[in-house]
Amino acid sequence: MAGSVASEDQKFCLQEVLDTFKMCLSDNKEVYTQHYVAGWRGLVKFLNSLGSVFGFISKDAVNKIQILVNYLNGENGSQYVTVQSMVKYELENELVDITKRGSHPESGCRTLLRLHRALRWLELFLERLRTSTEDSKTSVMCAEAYNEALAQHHPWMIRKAANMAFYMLPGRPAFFEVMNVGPPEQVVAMLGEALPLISEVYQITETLYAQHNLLDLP
Ligand SMILES: CCCCCCCCCCCCC/C=C/[C@@H](O)[C@H](COP(=O)(O)O)NC(=O)CCCCCCCCCCCCCCC
Repeated sequence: MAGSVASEDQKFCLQEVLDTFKMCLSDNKEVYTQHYVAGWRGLVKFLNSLGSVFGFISKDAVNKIQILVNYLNGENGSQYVTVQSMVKYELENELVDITKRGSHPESGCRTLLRLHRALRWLELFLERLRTSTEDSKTSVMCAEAYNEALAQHHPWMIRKAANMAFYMLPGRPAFFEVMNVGPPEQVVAMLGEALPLISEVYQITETLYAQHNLLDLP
């Protein structure tokens, strides 16, 4: 039946997605844009499998992913291979709106910054999941991580909508099920391995952006 084919398509393992973040780091600790974007693609797929109430979130993520993919595939794609080279290229060529939105409203730098902030949310949420107990609520863990990492960057309407969507998250057992990693102990072990890598990618990007004063790009 068509329905079962669709669900077969959607079935995937979160471990594979988190593994993509492993591939993000080059030997000299630069962040590969292509793998970073691929990691987000996988996460969006996961989010979509949780239901259409999260559509407004995945739509924004897809939009930002697409902006970066377009740069990667564009005529200056070689400048976008790593986040480091992107920052250098866009700054040197004045392709970034620094204080207010102007002629470069969709620079790679400001676009990636949005995903970068969301990566901090992911790190905090996954850490809460990892250390949670059977009766912990995914909606609470998600909201706490959101309030700590992202809320301050969002207008009131988005905060409101996000917090409403969090209530629709499946409970911890069902959530672990969708992750498709195995029994809870295995999920916890997998998160324990994935988190340091996500955290490293986050820290490297954070330091880079801080060095160039890019953490508040409009
Ligand atoms: C599992 C539950 C998923 C909850 C997702 C938590 C993040 C909530 C973000 C809410 C964003 C709402 C949409 C709009 C955002 C934009 O305004 C805003 C600012 O952009 P702008 O300056 O261009 O306007 N955009 C953003 O901050 C980027 C948001 C990107 C969110 C990507 C979320 C992907 C979530 C992947 C979930 C994977 C969970 C895996 C857990 C095992």
